[in-house]
This record gives sequence, structure tokens and C-alpha cells, in this order.
Amino acid sequence: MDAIEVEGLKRRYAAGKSGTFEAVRDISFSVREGEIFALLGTNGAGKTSTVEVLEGLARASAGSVRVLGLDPYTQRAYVRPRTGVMLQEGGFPSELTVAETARMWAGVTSEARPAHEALTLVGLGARTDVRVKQLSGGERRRLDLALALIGRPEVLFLDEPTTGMDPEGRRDTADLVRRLSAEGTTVLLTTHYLEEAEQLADRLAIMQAGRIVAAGTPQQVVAARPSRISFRLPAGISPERLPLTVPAAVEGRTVSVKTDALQYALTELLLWARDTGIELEGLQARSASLEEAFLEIAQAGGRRDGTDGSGGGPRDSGDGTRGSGEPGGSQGAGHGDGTTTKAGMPV
Ligand SMILES: Nc1ncnc2c1ncn2[C@@H]1O[C@H](COP(=O)(O)OP(=O)(O)OP(=O)(O)O)[C@@H](O)[C@H]1O
Repeated sequence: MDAIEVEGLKRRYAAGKSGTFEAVRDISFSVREGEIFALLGTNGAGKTSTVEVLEGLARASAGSVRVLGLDPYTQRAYVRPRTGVMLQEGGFPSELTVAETARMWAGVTSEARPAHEALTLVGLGARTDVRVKQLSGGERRRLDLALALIGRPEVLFLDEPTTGMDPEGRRDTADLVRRLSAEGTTVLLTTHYLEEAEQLADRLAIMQAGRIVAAGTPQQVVAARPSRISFRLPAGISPERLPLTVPAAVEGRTVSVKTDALQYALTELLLWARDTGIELEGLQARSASLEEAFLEIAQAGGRRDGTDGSGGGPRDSGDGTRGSGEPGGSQGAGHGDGTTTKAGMPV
């Protein structure tokens, strides 16, 4: 059994006179025990709407959701004590000190960690006597995290945990999340920091307009995007003379190439440079970053608007994430069943 199982989830909101707005449109994914799973997407993509259903704060409009094998909404009394939730807006009484807040929280939590232990975990051990209202934005996020950890959760939901934290706070939080995951805690997080997701997540899903449009390990999602080669155009060489089988963009004197076959294209270029006796100044070759993949997917998704939503049925990608049947829907590279190309990314 996976720690989190989402199958065909939809979430609708009332909109206008008797109308509805579908914020989550038939998504499916699962998170294994001890895994760190990141839900990514542009503003309004549907991440929080999804996470709220997993946290048992809202009912699914359609589909099924299981957390630790239970329905988080109808069986909330059993699920809640085993999960930790860090919401986007914590909201504590601002007159209480950090220690009082943590003790109050521990007082209503079964088998709670000692308040000081939770505060030390998040680096607030030296700030226990400070009033909540005097904390910085990043420190409040740390306090939010401490409270989410107080019940020793088996599943931890982190909604943009590092927003407002300085780089040290982000690094400390990432280290802590890794440690918790190594100890068996399942973590589902949303974040707008793509570098953080790339480094932290075992697997991730990118949402757009309520759908999962790409998913897999960070490497799989990135591998499906073209790699980049760039260098300075050698003096006296026109772009047409370059031995490139893929089109190069020339801006000023910088040549940029996007290629799905980095090793081949680079070999071709280097052999040509050697044989022609040319030095390629500023030569760089690298895989796409998650940020580039995300931006490309977001742009492709924008172009995709207006499609009719038809297409094949849900497909099992073998990585625990399934498409919702929309054109270009979901994903996971390299699942080997031949149902998707280039990790099923919208192109
Ligand atoms: N209570 C609500 N009533 C109506 N529409 C809502 C409600 N809550 C959210 N929405 C809409 O649902 C869509 C998804 O919102 P959601 O907050 O889930 O996105 P998100 O991916 O978490 O965005 P962000 O990154 O900005 O937090 C948005 O279009 C939002 O306006």
C-alpha cells in the first residue's frame, strides 16, 4: 500500500449563479512510504486544492483519495493524528511566545514530541522566549514546520514550506525534510522553488490548469527536455558552416543549440572544431534544468488551451502517476510501455 493514493481526483468550487469551476480535473498519482513527492505548478494550477483534499480539509468532488489507506475526509479522526500539516498561512495567537505556542500545540496532540525538541529540529531552539508577533516571516515558517512535526507524523504535508525563508533557512529545511524521509516519513510538498524540488524530491508532478501535465523523477522530467550547447561564433565562420544537424539560434555572436542528442551533437561539433583548427570560446554543454523544463511545459500548456480534452484513457506510467486522458497528459519518462513519447510531455 502506498502512503498516499489519488485516483481520478476532481475538485469543483461553486462559481457564479449555480455554475461550478473545476480547479482539479481528474488527476491520479501515488506517493510511496518514505518518499518525498513535490507538487509543482504555476499560480492557480490546483496544488493547494489538491493538498487540502489530502489533508481532509475538503471533500473530493469526484475520484478517490487515500492517506495511509484511509479516507482523509470521512475518516479524519483516524488520519489526522498520523499526519502533519504545514499550511500556507499558519496563524497563531501573536501574543504567545514560541515555546508557549509549541507547548499549547503539543497539549492537544497525542504522543507529541516535547515542544523544545520540535523547536530545536527547525532551528528555533534559541528563540523560545520570543513572542510570535516578533518573529520574522521565515521564522514563522519554521514555527509552522515545528508544529507540523510535533505529532511525529507518518505523512507530512508541506504547502510552500520555505516561502519567506532566507537561503540558510531553505537549506536547513531541505536537510530536515531529507532526514525525516530517511526515517520513513512520507512528505508531500508544494513549492515554487524549482531548484529545491529538483534537489529534494524523489518524484514530482507538474500541474497546470487542474491537470498533471508532467511527472516522474526530476531526472525523467528534465531528460525529456532538450539539452543545451552554446559557444561564441568563431570569427570568420558563418552560422551555416557549423556542422550542426539541429538549428542553432545566433544572438550577437553567441550560438545556442537545443538538442535531444547532446553527446552526438557535441561530438560532431568538437570533431569539426578540431579538424578545422578552431577554438570554440565559451563552450558550454548541459542538460536542461527543472526550471527550463517547467517553463517550457508551462508555455506549451498555454498553447494547449482550447483543445477538446479528448484523447486516450488513463495510462499507467509505471512510476505511480497516471495521465488523465487529455492530450499531452501525464507522463513519466522511460516507463517502457510505448504509450508516451518524450515522457509524454506536451510539445
Ligand atoms: N474557495 C474557492 N472558490 C473558488 N475558486 C477557488 C477557491 N479556491 C481556489 N480557487 C481557484 O482554484 C484554482 C486553483 O487554486 P489553488 O489555490 O489550488 O492553486 P495553487 O496551485 O495552489 O496556486 P498557488 O501556487 O497560487 O498557491 C484557482 O483558479 C483559484 O482561483
